[in-house]
Amino acid sequence: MIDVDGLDVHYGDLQVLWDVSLEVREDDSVVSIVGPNGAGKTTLLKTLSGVLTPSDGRVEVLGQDVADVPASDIVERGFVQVSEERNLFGDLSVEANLRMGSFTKRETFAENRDMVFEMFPVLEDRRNKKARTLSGGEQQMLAIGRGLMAEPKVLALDEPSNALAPQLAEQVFETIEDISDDVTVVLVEQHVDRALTLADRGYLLENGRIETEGSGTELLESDAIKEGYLRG
Ligand SMILES: Nc1ncnc2c1ncn2[C@@H]1O[C@H](COP(=O)(O)OP(=O)(O)OP(=O)(O)O)[C@@H](O)[C@H]1O
Repeated sequence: MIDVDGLDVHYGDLQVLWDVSLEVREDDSVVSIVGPNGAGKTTLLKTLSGVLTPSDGRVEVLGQDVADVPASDIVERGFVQVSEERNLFGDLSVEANLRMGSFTKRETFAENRDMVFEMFPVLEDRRNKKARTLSGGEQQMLAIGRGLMAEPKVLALDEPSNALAPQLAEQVFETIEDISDDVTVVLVEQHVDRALTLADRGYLLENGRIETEGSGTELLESDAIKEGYLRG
């Protein structure tokens, strides 16, 4: 579903990604990309969505070389990204935000909205409330729900647990596990243990380079993860 080979990305003269290669396969439920602040995780996701152009290497998403098409085509093909900032329309209602997510799938809006409400009952209770009045956890659910409205084949989530209290973060991880029965999730996270427990496969990105990769279990047991990221 995703094939990245030898990727270099610069911001001007600053090189941020170095020779990054990774893959997401059809039968993957969750692929996690973990690493510290500033490692280049968000940059990698933005390059997958076609928002950033690599200086070298190849990025193929759902059979399309992202260099050859506008970023909107990548969404239409089924790769949807939920950014760390969530980018909700704060003055629009919950339901209107979901409608904004369905612009490529207008004809199935009602059934997708009902599916999102079933997954997140709290959003149905608040369907007419402005998005900015929701709690942090509810806003994250709305951002994920809005992503699902586009009927993605791959849903990329950039630090979905960011700024959430532990209990809400756990709720988000449980949601990701549920979603991943139907949609392949690419999960960027700093909660390394939780992200790797969920993952079929994972990548550790440090200083713009893939340092280690393997199954979620292999990574959890690797020295690089144990020594650098797990307490106790
Ligand atoms: N628009 C930009 N212009 C210049 N440098 C940038 C830009 N965006 C990010 N960077 C730099 O690129 C590097 C990687 O940033 P990136 O946001 O991809 O890391 P990250 O792993 O997602 O970090 P975090 O976990 O803090 O979100 C950092 O050194 C950052 O300062």
